Amino acid sequence: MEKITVKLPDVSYDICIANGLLCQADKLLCQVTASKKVVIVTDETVDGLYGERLVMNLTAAGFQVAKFIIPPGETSKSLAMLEKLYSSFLEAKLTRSDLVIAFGGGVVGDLTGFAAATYLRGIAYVQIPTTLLAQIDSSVGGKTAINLPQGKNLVGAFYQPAVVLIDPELLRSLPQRTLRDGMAETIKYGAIADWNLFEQLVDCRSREEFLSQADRVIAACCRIKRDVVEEDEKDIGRRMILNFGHSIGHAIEQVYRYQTYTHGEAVAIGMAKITERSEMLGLSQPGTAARLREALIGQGLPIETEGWDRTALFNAMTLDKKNATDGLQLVVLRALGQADVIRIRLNDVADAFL
Ligand SMILES: NC(=O)c1ccc[n+]([C@@H]2O[C@H](COP(=O)([O-])OP(=O)(O)OC[C@H]3O[C@@H](n4cnc5c(N)ncnc54)[C@H](O)[C@@H]3O)[C@@H](O)[C@H]2O)c1
Ligand SMILES: O=C(O)C(=O)C[C@@H](O)[C@H](O)[C@H](O)COP(=O)(O)O
Ligand SMILES: [Zn+2]
Repeated sequence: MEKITVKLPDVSYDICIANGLLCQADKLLCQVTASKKVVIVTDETVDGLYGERLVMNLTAAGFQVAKFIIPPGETSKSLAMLEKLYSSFLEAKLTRSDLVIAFGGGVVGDLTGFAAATYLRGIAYVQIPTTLLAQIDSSVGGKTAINLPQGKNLVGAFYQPAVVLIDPELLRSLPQRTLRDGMAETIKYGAIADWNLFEQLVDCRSREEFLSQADRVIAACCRIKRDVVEEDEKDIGRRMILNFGHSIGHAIEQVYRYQTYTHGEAVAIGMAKITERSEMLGLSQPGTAARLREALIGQGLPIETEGWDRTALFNAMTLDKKNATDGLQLVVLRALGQADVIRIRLNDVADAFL
């Protein structure tokens, strides 16, 4: 088992990665909690595939398990679902010494993490991510959130998990589109920190080839994220590079009401667009945009939307959490593997970047 430790001023926790790890969840949970009471939060799809396996593992070890199952998809990251989740915690009589498990993709992880951060002012939670995107990105670093009707991730907290348990074998059941979403964030890591990661590990010829080395890809991405988060847990400086492609990407998700583009697809389009523009402005090394586009297309990801409503996208971008009173902070690539954050006046954003 590979163990990557995230060391922060207030907490430290391990990211554990191994094929078949789900069957050892009981032992690993016993290392982070003395309680035997847990609520598993999952979605219908993950529950159907793996719910029984996790519940059996935990009950056999003496855990008292309750389960809360949400409909799959971004619309579950809502205030209404959060309220239902709190009710399920109350029904299970969860106390501050008990445990919540986020068992699913980024939607389950973000919603459950935020519920855990706020229920009784904070209850421990564990991430057991089941999508590539969640295994390499959303389960690590403690960003938790729900969406508001006005915009993406507008209510949330920084709240770190007690442990992250990653079983890459769970990825074998992912639909190709969902696997690609994870590829988009993997390409993001390559683009901001280590282009060799993409060239050597991600640029595989087949799904099978990728899945056979998924544990190495996941570990490489988690190490990059660990380093960035350790340097800037609260997203006031360097951590913003993890938002490469997201200023435009989140705006696309919002404008299309989460119906047309997944998070990974929107981020792919956002990365392609901002890099095309930053290269035109002389901010990126020539050739950066073309190579990035090639990588995204090679993985079957989109690089543009059908139609481009600049006004709607601009309005959505004004809600970006990286905004400051005098402008927007945007992540650009100086070259492949090298990201930077630039500040740009709000009035100039649409002309320069949209
Ligand atoms: N907190 C963070 O740092 C962070 C980072 C990146 C993304 N996110 C958020 O994550 C969300 C996207 O996450 P996602 O891409 O995992 O989407 P998701 O959680 O919606 O999962 C995608 C689909 O895959 C299904 N699924 C999950 N695991 C499966 C498995 N093993 N086999 C088969 N199907 C499976 C789900 O049921 C769902 O239908 C967005 O809301 C995004 O904003 C958060
Ligand atoms: O962990 C981070 O920091 C990230 O920015 C990771 C992103 O991939 C992720 O989508 C995150 O939720 C976006 O954060 P937000 O602060 O823009 O909502
Ligand atoms: Zn993201």
